[in-house]
Amino acid sequence: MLIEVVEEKKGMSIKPANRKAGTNAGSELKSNSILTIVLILVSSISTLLFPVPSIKKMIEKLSLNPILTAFHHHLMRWPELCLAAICLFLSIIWYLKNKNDHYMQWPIVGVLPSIIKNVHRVHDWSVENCQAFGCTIQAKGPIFCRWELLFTCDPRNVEYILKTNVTNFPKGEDYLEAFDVLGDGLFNVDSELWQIQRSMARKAFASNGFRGTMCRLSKKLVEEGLVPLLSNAARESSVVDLQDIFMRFTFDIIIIAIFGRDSKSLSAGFKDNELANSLDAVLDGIFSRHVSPRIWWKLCRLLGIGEERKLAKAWKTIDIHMAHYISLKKAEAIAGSEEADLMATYVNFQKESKDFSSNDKFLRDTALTFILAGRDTTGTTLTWFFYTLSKNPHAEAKILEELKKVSRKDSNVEQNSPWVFNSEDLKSLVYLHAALCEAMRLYPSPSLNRKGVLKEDVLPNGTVVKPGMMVITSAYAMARMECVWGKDCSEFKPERWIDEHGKLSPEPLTKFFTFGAGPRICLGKEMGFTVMKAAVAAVLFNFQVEVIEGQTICPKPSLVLSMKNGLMVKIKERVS
Ligand code: HEM
Repeated sequence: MLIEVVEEKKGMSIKPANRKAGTNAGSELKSNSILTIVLILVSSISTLLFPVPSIKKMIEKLSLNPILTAFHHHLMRWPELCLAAICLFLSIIWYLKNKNDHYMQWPIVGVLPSIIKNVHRVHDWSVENCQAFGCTIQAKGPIFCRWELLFTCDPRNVEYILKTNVTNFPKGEDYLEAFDVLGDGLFNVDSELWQIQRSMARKAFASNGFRGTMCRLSKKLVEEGLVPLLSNAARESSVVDLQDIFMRFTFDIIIIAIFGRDSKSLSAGFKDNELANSLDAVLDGIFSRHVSPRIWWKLCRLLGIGEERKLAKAWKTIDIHMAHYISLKKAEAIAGSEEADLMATYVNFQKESKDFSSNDKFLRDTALTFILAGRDTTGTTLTWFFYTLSKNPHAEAKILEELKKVSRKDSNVEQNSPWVFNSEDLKSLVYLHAALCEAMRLYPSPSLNRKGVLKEDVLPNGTVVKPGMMVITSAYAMARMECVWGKDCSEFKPERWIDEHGKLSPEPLTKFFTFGAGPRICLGKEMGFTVMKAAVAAVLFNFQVEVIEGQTICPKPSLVLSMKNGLMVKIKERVS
């Protein structure tokens, strides 16, 4: 394996690196299995042979050699100890031969020890692996559990998996099992069930009523929730966690968008919200299922321990909240209410046609899927955006310039301070859009996208994938590959999204998978941009966000890319 690693390091171009990464893993697995068998054989043969007198005699004949005699003497006295020493010796040789700074495919336990060692920094570890071995890596878990993984950040492979041959890469049974809390929601289903749900959801998201409501609601929540809270923080000069604020803000938005009700988690003085906390616990539980062998998390689930215990408790709490919201929504529909939120649209579908969607379980699964899809994605993106902007004041100045141009059109700006923009006015701002895309390129939430494999297939880089494999595509790692985004890949450069005519360039979109791609591309993309632009514009125009020095900023090991320790900031009123 070491030889192969060195070769990969030399050739960082995507093509050869990837092809090798795919094939290398296969031969590594083979040599590991052989080594395992050899170890077992050595131990069994030596245990069987040493007590045999003929062998003893034979060794005695060679007693000319005092070292051998001494060795034999010890062997006869402590056979188990010697056996253990031989195994240890072989293991050390194996370790020294295969040792590398990244991931190791151990005999018997596979990649599990490397995962355990690096799980706390899983995102950056995946980048280091791809930089060392190439954009596509294969790994196997312990031999006693079905756990074969293909990790890729090669845009050609990702496009193939998400778009070109999407039918061969469904979510699959294993996905459904890991995300069981989402039931039969849109995220979890494949084939016809997915098609039916997707077309219903597309209708609901694309309806003029819902789009208009989102623009209005985004402005309202910014005006009545986010801005007053930040004004207060500025007055008190207190240090606040911006991530917590944005997560509360996006939670409130998503609950209004889905159920038409304000959960007021922003305005409730930072009180804990039971539903929001349960969603966090569910996400943690699902993540831990991705980094431990299936047999292990299933055992934990059976015994009700660890993350599984927390997940089960959170699941119950979520069900209680969902049932409450759904019953209110149904009562409103019966009373003839004409709300344009997502659940109202679904209840109306239900009135029109008596199909599978008419039961509460379907509404529960759908609503929960939308909440999980919409809250953390926008909340974490906003947090990374402001952190990135604090490191790039030139970009902040350019966005402010754009915002000032828009604000000058409105004579009320001076009188109504702080000022909140209309979502419609923000749609055409090129630099703001480019800066958000660039932040989402560097900090994509969700950072990993998981698929299964239906039939054996060959990816564009030559890697063979087989049924049963877990395929993970990583937008986070892709953003950090020089061979994909160039030498300046790690820099925040909104300019890469703008063409020579000052318009948004379509070119970067060919390697931008933050919203997925193909038929399963994110349904809430437009809604996400509306909400994020409304929040960014209001915060930047009215406040200065000063990131507190000395804090450790790093991603939390999770399926969505939140900040592990939050983002501590001081807010000041902006004086223009
Ligand atoms: C920054 C914001 C967002 C990002 C980065 C994002 C990203 C993604 C990604 C990567 C997928 C998976 C695509 C796949 O399975 O291949 C997805 C799916 C989805 N997203 Fe988003 N999302 C965002 C906001 C939202 C919002 C606000 C909603 C609204 C509820 C939403 C609803 C959905 C839904 C329903 C799906 C499932 C589509 C399907 O499986 O057919 N997303 N999103």
